[in-house]
Amino acid sequence: MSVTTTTSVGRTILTMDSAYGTIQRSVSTAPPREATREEIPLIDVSGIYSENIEDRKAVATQFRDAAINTGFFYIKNHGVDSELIDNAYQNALRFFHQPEEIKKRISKDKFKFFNGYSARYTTHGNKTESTDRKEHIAFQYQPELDPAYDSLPHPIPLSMIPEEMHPWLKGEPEIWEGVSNLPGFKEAWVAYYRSCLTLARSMTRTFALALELPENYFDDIVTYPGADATIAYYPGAEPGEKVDLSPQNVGLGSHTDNTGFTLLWQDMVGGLLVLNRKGEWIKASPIPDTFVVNIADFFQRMTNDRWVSTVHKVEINRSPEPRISMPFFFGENPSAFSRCPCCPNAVYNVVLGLPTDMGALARLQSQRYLRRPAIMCYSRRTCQIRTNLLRRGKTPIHDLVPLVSGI
Ligand SMILES: O=C(O)CCC(=O)C(=O)O
Ligand SMILES: [Fe+2]
Repeated sequence: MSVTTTTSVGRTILTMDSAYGTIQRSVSTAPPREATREEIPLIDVSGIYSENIEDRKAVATQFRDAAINTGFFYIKNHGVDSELIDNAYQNALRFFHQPEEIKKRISKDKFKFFNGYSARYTTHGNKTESTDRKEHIAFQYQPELDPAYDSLPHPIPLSMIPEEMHPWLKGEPEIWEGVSNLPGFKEAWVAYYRSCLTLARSMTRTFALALELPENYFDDIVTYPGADATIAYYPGAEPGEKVDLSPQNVGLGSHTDNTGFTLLWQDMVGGLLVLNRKGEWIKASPIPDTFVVNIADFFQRMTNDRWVSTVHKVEINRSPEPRISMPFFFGENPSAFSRCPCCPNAVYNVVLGLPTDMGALARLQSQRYLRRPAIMCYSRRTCQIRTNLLRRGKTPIHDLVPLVSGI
């Protein structure tokens, strides 16, 4: 006798804060499944280093397609040395495996600006889910670590840095004193960070090509970029621990990233989930020697929603092994006015009296004042790209995403 089991897959509403204010998504309650390579493609980016513009454009086309489809992709042959990554990873484990009181020498409470260590369950990525079962160290951009300024004296005299950047220099070098008990930690992390910065700047040129803009379109607004990075540690299940596997119990709550794009290195443990256009959770499972790249809120805004800043989260770590990930968040100079490449004359937020620069947006978000869109291009409705897409019979992305409310 055969028994047929019918499972009913329902939908639920997921709410979160983003650079667009509070947004919601209609989400399937089906368990996460593996992503297909169409949903999260694997892009060979060696062409971005080619002398031949056609090779660079070929990568750009793949970036554009991925940015429009799911907003997530893997990159391989990215040029970041694998030994250097492994060294950063090993040093990350060394740090997190120390006693709590040692880690707290660089507690975030000791710093003014989002630098330092956050203990597990002290962050809350999404208020409708559990606190995050994660620890992390955050580092803000410091020009001294930027390979572009290697030829300047270090520390770099303020007079050599453009004045509009001064309020946005949020690196706090005291963090290194707090990890001096781990010889080699700083060197390992800085080497990794510098490589990510170089890669991200190159990719910004590819993203410009992807928008059919001159390759150097963003160059002068990524000189002192929003280039902040974290090392995250998701503890493994303790022996005998009964891990609560309900979807509300998370490693990191559902969110969108708020800069331009994110480069994420992850170890082989897995746990990153991505909400696809149909509102299904799909797994961005680890692929050796790759980074995961995702489009973030500012790129979505800057492209007038043509590219999608995709909701993602990290499920609870059910393996006995801890998971390490190293996300690197990249955006334009915080002092830079956002440009809408598709309506070059658009001035963001002027009509609404809302902030026009990335830094002000970040401040608003950190103060949690953000309950309405913080970035808005006044000519969004008539945006060239939307118009072109419609003319070509393609629906703009946001008309496809199951967006319940928000923008
Ligand atoms: O750890 C991960 O895989 C994702 C981290 C992330 O999404 C974030 O820090 O914004
Ligand atoms: Fe994220």
